[in-house]
Amino acid sequence: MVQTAPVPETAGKLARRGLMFILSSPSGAGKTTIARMLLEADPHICNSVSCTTRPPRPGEVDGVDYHFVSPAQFERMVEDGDFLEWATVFGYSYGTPKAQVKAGLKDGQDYLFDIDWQGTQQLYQKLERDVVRVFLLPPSIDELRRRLTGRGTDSAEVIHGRMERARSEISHWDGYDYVVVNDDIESCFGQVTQILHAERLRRARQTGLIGFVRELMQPEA
Ligand SMILES: Nc1ncnc2c1ncn2[C@@H]1O[C@H](COP(=O)(O)OP(=O)(O)OP(=O)(O)O)[C@@H](O)[C@H]1O
Ligand SMILES: Nc1nc2c(ncn2[C@@H]2O[C@H](COP(=O)(O)O)[C@@H](O)[C@H]2O)c(=O)[nH]1
Repeated sequence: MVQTAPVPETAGKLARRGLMFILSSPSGAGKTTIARMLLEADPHICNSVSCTTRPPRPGEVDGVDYHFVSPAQFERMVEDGDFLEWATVFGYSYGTPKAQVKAGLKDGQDYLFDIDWQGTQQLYQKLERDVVRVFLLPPSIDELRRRLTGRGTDSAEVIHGRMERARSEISHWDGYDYVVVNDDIESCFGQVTQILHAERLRRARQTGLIGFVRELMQPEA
């Protein structure tokens, strides 16, 4: 019979640093939909709730979808250095509050960010090793327009503005680690989930590995 070494106690639950999982796309390509599916399916990732000066859409809840703040409040937060990143998108201000994220990462908490390319660049400059950047593309420009219209949350003028901006947003595709086409929602969700799972396994995130490997390498008694 082959004798196997006893499995060290830490095996299977090594300490890990959390990651910052960023989803970006042109407006309407489906990042909010994929983000909601991920948050529902995976208890180990939580949403980074942004602040915005944009008014709430029907059904959006303050503190859940966004922290809805006035332009003056937003300005004060910028001055106080409360944001990890912030940007102006479609004429409104959006920003990622610093407070919870930095401490949570150390404890192995993963965070999901639904932010644009400007915010992605800022987070990457600050916390490169923690950031995973995923860009979603629509299967076609016509389908993007259909999705924005079908969502039924924006006026024709707003949709026109978002379509105008879509091409310049798509031009940032090569600033991302992964690009996924959101054609079939389940298949897109499957691919995004695979990326998240693989990124969690990166050696650099396994902070418990050093101790574990040392234990494995102890000379025979
Ligand atoms: N694969 C898909 N097939 C068909 N419809 C989709 C798909 N993915 C998302 N949708 C629909 O497209 C619309 C836009 O999706 P969503 O709101 O998730 O986009 P978004 O990228 O978050 O947009 P924004 O940046 O404006 O918030 C929604 O009505 C959503 O249900
Ligand atoms: N740089 C940041 N961009 C953000 C943030 N929160 C959202 N966004 C992006 O804004 C647009 C519009 O969003 P919508 O909800 O008004 O449709 C979209 O591209 C989001 O990804 C943020 O904190 N920082």
